[in-house]
Amino acid sequence: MPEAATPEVPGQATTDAGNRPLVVLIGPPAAGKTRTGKRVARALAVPFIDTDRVIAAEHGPIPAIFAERGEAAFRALEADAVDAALRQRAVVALGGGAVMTPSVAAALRGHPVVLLTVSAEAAADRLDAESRPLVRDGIGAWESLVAQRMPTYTALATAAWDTSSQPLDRVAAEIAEWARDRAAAAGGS
Ligand SMILES: Nc1ncnc2c1ncn2[C@@H]1O[C@H](COP(=O)(O)OP(=O)(O)OP(=O)(O)O)[C@@H](O)[C@H]1O
Ligand SMILES: O=C(O)C1=C[C@@H](O)[C@@H](O)[C@H](O)C1
Ligand SMILES: [Mg+2]
Repeated sequence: MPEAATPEVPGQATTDAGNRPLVVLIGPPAAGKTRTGKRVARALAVPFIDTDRVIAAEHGPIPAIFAERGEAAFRALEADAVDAALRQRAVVALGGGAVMTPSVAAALRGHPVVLLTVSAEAAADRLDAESRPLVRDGIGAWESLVAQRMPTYTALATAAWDTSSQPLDRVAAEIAEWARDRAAAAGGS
């Protein structure tokens, strides 16, 4: 898929073409976006931005935002965090449900979007209900969320990796190599 061109508006500063993510990770809760993303960023020597962590740092713990302000308020904060992250030369990990916000899905167009998947069996071993309010009821809730979201995840993804049985370090190394090849093919460094 071709990169989206940066529009040039006469008389206005144009966006630096380098100010965009090298990789944007999407996928279900517990797929490994945060852990893998950190390693990919380290391998590419760029900052790592996790939109869940940005929101928590600015507004407090995510479960409390859901409980006190509701999901719609969380999604609005998340859309703002994604918008800011997509202007950085970084590896960016999105929250599991971010892509279901239409403005977020639209903003991802033209970016190198990597989908991480995980089987229900592997996810069940990884789920930490306290920190994931939408999957508090366990793997059944996770499975129905993922079934609803998978068409959106796959439609937005430029590439995908399954993390169910591949070690974190190998998944991260492969994604970093993919990002390097992609940047080289596009004439970047
Ligand atoms: N390839 C892997 N193999 C084994 N365990 C993994 C792998 N990737 C991630 N994990 C483990 O799965 C758990 C969830 O990982 P992580 O928090 O990165 O998921 P996430 O996709 O960011 O989830 P969320 O959407 O809730 O933020 C962690 O305990 C992590 O160590
Ligand atoms: O799947 C989801 O909708 C969520 C996943 C997490 O990453 C957080 O963004 C939040 O708990 C919501
Ligand atoms: Mg995460």
